[in-house]
Amino acid sequence: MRPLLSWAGWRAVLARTYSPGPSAGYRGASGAQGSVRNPPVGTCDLQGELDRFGGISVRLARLDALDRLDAAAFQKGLQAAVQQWRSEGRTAVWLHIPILQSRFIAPAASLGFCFHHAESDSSTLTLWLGEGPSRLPGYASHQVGVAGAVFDESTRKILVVQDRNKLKNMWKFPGGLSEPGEDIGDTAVREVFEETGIKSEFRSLLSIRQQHTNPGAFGKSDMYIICRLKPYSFTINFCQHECLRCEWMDLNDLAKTENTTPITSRVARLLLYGYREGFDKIDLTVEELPAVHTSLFYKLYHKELPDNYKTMKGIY
Ligand SMILES: [Mg+2]
Repeated sequence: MRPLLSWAGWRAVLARTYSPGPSAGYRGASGAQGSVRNPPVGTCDLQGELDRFGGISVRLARLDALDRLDAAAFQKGLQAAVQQWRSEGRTAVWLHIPILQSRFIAPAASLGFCFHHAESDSSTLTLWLGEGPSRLPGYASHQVGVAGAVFDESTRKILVVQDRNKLKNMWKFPGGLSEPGEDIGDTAVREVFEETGIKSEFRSLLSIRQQHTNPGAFGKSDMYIICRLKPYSFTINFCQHECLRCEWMDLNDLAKTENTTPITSRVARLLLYGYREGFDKIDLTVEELPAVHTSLFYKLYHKELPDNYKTMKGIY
């Protein structure tokens, strides 16, 4: 099929769009956009955004005219654009390619672009244009798993499961992988409910394990966090797909049994210590604080801080 945009047209549009002058269709880091007015018939309205590090982001999803552009024409256009960005002193190019335009990945790769990351419906490629080795940040380095140590203080029982798909059946706390945008405590409560049918609420964070080259982490590192939860339902209805067994076990028995993983054993002993000496000895509690540079909030976990230290009133 004939490309919608000829090489000459493509080149003209690139030159116009990426020229840094105020009249060019250039979108600055502040979000201000000098958009191209009335693009000539047969050209696409190509927009790049400049970030605060001097890099350019190009989102192919916004370029309707690319629908009928072939890979070879795209490669030529991209090559010319890269040359221009280099001459303008840009530090990097971020190329966002929707999955249905994946035919543009190979041409970009042949110009030196590499994958930065991919999500379900798009991939992002980068090309470092600055001096020396690339200073672009990598993508996610860890997956995050969260388990709930659901402890009933009135009976001294703790909720434990055995995984179904394991070669060796050992007692452990129910848990699973955190979903994007999910608070740690919410993951623990959700996973406990999905795997055991027990309803609970978040109390504190007890431990963090970091493990590299975990076989289930798609080549990433694994961060495994165990939370202390308080149950408010007690009838077990466990997930047959994931669990082989599920029961309320005396905390002393879990702390002493050999049929468990080292991390479960250690946290059972930590809980026993907290149960006897006070949970303030082991708990990292959570508080929400405002971020300085955005209007967002975040969760901060640490050992309980006395109020007078929080306010610094009367502290010298
Ligand atoms: Mg699980």
